[in-house]
Amino acid sequence: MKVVIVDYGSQYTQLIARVIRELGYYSQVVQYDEPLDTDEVGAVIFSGGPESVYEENSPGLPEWFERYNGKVLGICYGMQLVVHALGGAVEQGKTAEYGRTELEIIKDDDIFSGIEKHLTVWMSHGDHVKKLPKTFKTIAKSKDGIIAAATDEKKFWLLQFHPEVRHTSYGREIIENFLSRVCKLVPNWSLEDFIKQKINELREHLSGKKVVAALSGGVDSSVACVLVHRAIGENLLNVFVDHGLLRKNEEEEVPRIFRQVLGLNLLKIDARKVFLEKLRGIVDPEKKRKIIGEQFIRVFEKEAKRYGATHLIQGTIYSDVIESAKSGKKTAAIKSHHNVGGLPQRMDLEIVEPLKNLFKDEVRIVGEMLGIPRSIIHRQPFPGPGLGVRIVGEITEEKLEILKEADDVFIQVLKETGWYEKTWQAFSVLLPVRSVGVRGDKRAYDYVLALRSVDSVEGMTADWSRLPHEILDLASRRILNRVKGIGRVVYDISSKPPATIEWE
Ligand SMILES: Nc1ncnc2c1ncn2[C@@H]1O[C@H](COP(=O)(O)OP(=O)(O)OP(=O)(O)O)[C@@H](O)[C@H]1O
Ligand SMILES: O=c1[nH]c(=O)c2[nH+]cn([C@@H]3O[C@H](COP(=O)(O)O)[C@@H](O)[C@H]3O)c2[nH]1
Ligand SMILES: NC(=O)CC[C@H](N)C(=O)O
Ligand SMILES: [Mg+2]
Repeated sequence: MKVVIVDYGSQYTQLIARVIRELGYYSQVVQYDEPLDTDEVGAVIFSGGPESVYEENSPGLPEWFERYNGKVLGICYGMQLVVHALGGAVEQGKTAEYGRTELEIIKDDDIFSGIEKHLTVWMSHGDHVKKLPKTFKTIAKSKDGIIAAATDEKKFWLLQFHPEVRHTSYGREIIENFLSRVCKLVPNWSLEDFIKQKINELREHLSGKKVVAALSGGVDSSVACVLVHRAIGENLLNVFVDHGLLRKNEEEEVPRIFRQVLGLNLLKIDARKVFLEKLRGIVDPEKKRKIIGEQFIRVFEKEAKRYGATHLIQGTIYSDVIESAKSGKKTAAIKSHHNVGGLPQRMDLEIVEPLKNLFKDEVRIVGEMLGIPRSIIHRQPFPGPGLGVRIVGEITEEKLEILKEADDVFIQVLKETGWYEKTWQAFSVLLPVRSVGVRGDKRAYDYVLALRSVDSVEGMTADWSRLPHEILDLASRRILNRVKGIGRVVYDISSKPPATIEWE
């Protein structure tokens, strides 16, 4: 029996799938208007979504729903949809709930089995349930008094919060309770199955062909390359692009680490000039991302032609896909990740993305299973567009120099104090804002630098790291004393949602 997740366009649909994978159940994501054979379905989950149920033409119940006799977990939009369809009322709230919210369980239920009465959950909604359908009871409320969970104790279990995100405490337990206690399913799936299946698929698809791989030295592309290497052996050329938007010294370190640690060869292409030329004068973040995406492909096409390759391996993972709105029909575009939403229309290469449906931490586990050393697997993520999306607004060579230096100081401070390993991702952002200062009795007028450090598991939700004041103080003083061009340092204390990790 499988678990079916009906996608209403949530940013977190695949996170639901992944929690279910982790719990050892097989799951399938379907669009809300896709047909489905309901025979093998043991549980159904309705995802959240960006629309409002009371609006005309908002997505409704699936056509097959009448034929399905099992139980349903409705999350956020999924909850609101069920309430609306069964005669309850949903309205826009005066205030929204985004990020951390306190919850109180007010009635015992199987889905809350083994869970404390007061817990922290993550919300991401502006609408809420005003009135439940007749046969439903409220089983949990948020601190603001909003109905946070309800059930009819027969078919529907509804949650206004997101149990699938890591920042919700007991989220996994809630989903597990739903699958095992409410739906009575038994687990039988693993990531080892995934590796075996992928290597076979890659072999079938690529054997006898020449292939280039886009290798950044980051976690995802390293794992993707090793996986493909396992599948097809020698006919693989790894290409690393220096686009001029890399961190300080990275253009030397990546090839060195890769050859030394993995023993894999890698071709470094110096494309600094074209990237920076194409980006000159561009301010809009989406335009920047698309230019970067296109230039990457042009470099790979050129190298593929030289090598005689027809396919390009990318280390795309699910968060890249979802934020670029390339997954479900109703998914909103948040930002075009260079390797997905930023790809050009016309391309000579067929793209192969073996990790496309996995999340960062699953990719790390696959990497460990493949025997890749920790020093690569546990590197912090670094976005393909690099410092290009960390200089807010126009990119200039002067700003690149300033940001490289400042970021290097911040990262060194974290490393020296043991905080680098404790944070999921830490970096600096150069703002297009200048501010007045006084240095040695002289007036100064320099840029503002934002430090960002977040705690996360897979980058889909994140909270700002509670760095001790002394660490922030040390970083700020060192940057202000050492980096010319920075006149003020601030710390970003926004969670995702409603912010994102990168600023652009
Ligand atoms: N400088 C680069 N040279 C070649 N390919 C790159 C470069 N930067 C990114 N890519 C390609 O784009 C993909 C997406 O980049 P992304 O940063 O998400 O992944 P990653 O670098 O492999 O891992 P990490 O998220 O840990 O940095 C990479 O997997 C890789 O295929
Ligand atoms: O390869 C990439 N190409 C991109 O265009 C891109 N944009 C964001 N990121 C990384 O994705 C994670 C989530 O970031 P956001 O919250 O900013 O979307 C974080 O780890 C970001 O660094 C990117 N990676
Ligand atoms: N995350 C969601 O499912 C949001 C549902 C709806 N769009 C709201 O804002 O309430
Ligand atoms: Mg990267």
